[in-house]
Amino acid sequence: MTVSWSISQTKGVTLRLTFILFVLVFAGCLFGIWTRPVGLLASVWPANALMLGMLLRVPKIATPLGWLAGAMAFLLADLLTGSELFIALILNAANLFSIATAYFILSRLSVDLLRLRHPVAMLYILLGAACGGVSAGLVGSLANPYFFDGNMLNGFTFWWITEVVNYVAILPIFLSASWSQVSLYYPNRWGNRSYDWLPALAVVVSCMAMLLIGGPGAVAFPVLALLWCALVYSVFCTAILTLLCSVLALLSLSASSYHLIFSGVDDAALFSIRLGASVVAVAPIMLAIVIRNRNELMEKLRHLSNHDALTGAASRASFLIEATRSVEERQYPHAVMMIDLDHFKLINDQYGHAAGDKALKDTTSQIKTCLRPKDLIGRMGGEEFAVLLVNCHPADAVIVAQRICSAVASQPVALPGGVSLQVTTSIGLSFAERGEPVSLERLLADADAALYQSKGAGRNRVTCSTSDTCRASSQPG
Ligand SMILES: Nc1nc2c(ncn2[C@@H]2O[C@H](COP(=O)(O)OP(=O)(O)OP(=O)(O)O)[C@@H](O)[C@H]2O)c(=O)[nH]1
Repeated sequence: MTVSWSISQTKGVTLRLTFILFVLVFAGCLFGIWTRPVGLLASVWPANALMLGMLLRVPKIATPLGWLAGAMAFLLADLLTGSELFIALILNAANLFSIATAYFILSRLSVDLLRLRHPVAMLYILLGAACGGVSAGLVGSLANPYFFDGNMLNGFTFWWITEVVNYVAILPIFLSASWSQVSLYYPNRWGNRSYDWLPALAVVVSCMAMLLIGGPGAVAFPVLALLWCALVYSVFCTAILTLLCSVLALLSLSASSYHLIFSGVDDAALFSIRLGASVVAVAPIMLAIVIRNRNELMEKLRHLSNHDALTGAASRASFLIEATRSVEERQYPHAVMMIDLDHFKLINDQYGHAAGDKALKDTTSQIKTCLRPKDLIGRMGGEEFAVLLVNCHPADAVIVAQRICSAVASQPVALPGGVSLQVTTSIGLSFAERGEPVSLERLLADADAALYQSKGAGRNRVTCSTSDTCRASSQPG
């Protein structure tokens, strides 16, 4: 019952995605048809790239039904906008032939390449686009003399370059889209963000220059601004800005907006400008991928250097830096806890080092469940941890410490072979309240002294540095 329900639910999702493919391709065709110059083929034709992008991102819709939905969208758009059935069939066969060729090549790439996790992915996209373009170009070379009174070579080059430009500009958006990439920036990007709107402004200014100055070099005007975007924004955002620049360049080219300096262009010049536009579109996205990878690596290294690899708690050095900052910011009242696992040497001796490691990991997790996100925990060495509870009154800190003692003691560590290990902790607490400033060193030393009182009093307990706060030591639970 549950299995058949989940199968029918999966079928429903696939059908919905197939419908989205249909709508996207249909909308892409209408955009291409409405922006194409009268009596000519469209130079901005996003439908093929939209269909290819959907099939690559959602392989489960690359079924006969998915292909049929795409084919119907192509045909319907042409027929509804007044094309003859025979011409529509031939031209859309070329579209599908091109998509199938590019899909055959690109669907063989690894997931890492298909998600643009490596800069070389853009070269594969260029290869897939070029091969898809060849398929369209072959049909174009036959169709051009027949339908448009042109010659075969022009038919081939026009169809080829149109496919390449559109695939290269649109596919990266589909392939890089993910919840983390949809954000404007790289996650955890460092540095001041106050001026991060400047690269986007530079794109707008360079696009205006492209339209106003014109000329064959105009397609390259936004390159510098796009490279700047690649340094600052995510791959997805860079791909969107690159697409907008490419579409603007192609539309203004086909509407002869370059007329100020550049008029009477011949076919060879048009081909050269379009090829230039597609190569130009690759560079910012490649750079954005390189920068994204570098930032992720830097983030990993920063995390590794600031955290203890075994338990995930802050390293001693990083805890001291962060805790000193908090204490100096006087976020009173605050409390410091020193936590030590009891008889930990015995665990290592009886069950081995791996069991000791597991006990350390599980105990850290238990401690973290009792803390708030703003509290700091650091591994000070061996089986000893320090915690800074910011904005926490002494009475509340005692409750948190007792909760940690109870949580650790009540959750045995599961070892291989069904062995469960009872672990307990001893805790020492010190406090800083408004009034006399107390240094972190002093708080740590006081908490350490209190911890050794807990050990001396029989372990598995909390002791405060000021005896009236804790009423000497207290048993958990
Ligand atoms: N498995 C494991 N053991 C560690 C690690 N770091 C330190 N130890 C061991 O922790 C043990 C600490 O033992 P002691 O300092 O004698 O403390 P204890 O046995 O917990 O005794 P009390 O603190 O008095 O309750 C030593 O045997 C260290 O080798 C680690 O990362 N993994």
